[in-house]
Amino acid sequence: MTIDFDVDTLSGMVPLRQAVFSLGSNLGDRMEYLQGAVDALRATPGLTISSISGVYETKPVGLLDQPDFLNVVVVADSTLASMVMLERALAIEEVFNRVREVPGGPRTVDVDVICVGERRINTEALTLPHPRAHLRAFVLVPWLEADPAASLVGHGPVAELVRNTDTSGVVRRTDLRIE
Ligand SMILES: Nc1ncnc2c1ncn2[C@@H]1O[C@H](COP(=O)(O)OP(=O)(O)OP(=O)(O)O)[C@@H](O)[C@H]1O
Ligand SMILES: Nc1nc2c(c(=O)[nH]1)N=C(CO)CN2
Repeated sequence: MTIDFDVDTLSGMVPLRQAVFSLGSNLGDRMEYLQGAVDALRATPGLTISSISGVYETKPVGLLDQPDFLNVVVVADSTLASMVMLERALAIEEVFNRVREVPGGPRTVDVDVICVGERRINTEALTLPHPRAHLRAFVLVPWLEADPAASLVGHGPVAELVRNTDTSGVVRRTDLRIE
């Protein structure tokens, strides 16, 4: 018999899982916003950053008529429930005055939860893995740099996804660095 349980609803003893966050900014002092968001993730109890990608200048995906983004990916080990990670991500966006005027439009900082271990969730508030991550070179390229062995639940090795994705709009900014 297999007992299927869900660690997000199992109170108390939660295992350490790998969480992946995609951060983007295309308004104001983009590096300041990204550094601030990474610092806020680093200060999150129950979450320890294990790797941060380099900084990438990326052409906007979706709504094209907006400034270029800076994107980074943060990989962490965490005992937090997935919903708590989303709440933290949304709180960080709030702190940095993110204004949602246009869906998919410009923002000071956007913090998306890409995946939490092998967890699959499909609720109105949270979808895991992020439903568009496998299509987004601005997520996949930095993620592969941060974790060359990365794999995306349901889609396979990130290295393979990168090989099958147009990465021409994603350029490493070797002059920039998140501390
Ligand atoms: N994996 C996830 N990461 C972040 N937000 C999520 C996720 N799944 C669902 N959401 C929900 O999506 C809502 C809208 O997110 P947001 O405004 O950041 O979208 P967007 O950045 O414009 O577009 P996209 O979702 O394509 O990145 C959030 O309030 C959140 O509840
Ligand atoms: N290059 C780039 N394009 C985007 C980004 C982003 O972070 N980078 N975020 C979006 C909504 O999450 C939509 N389009």
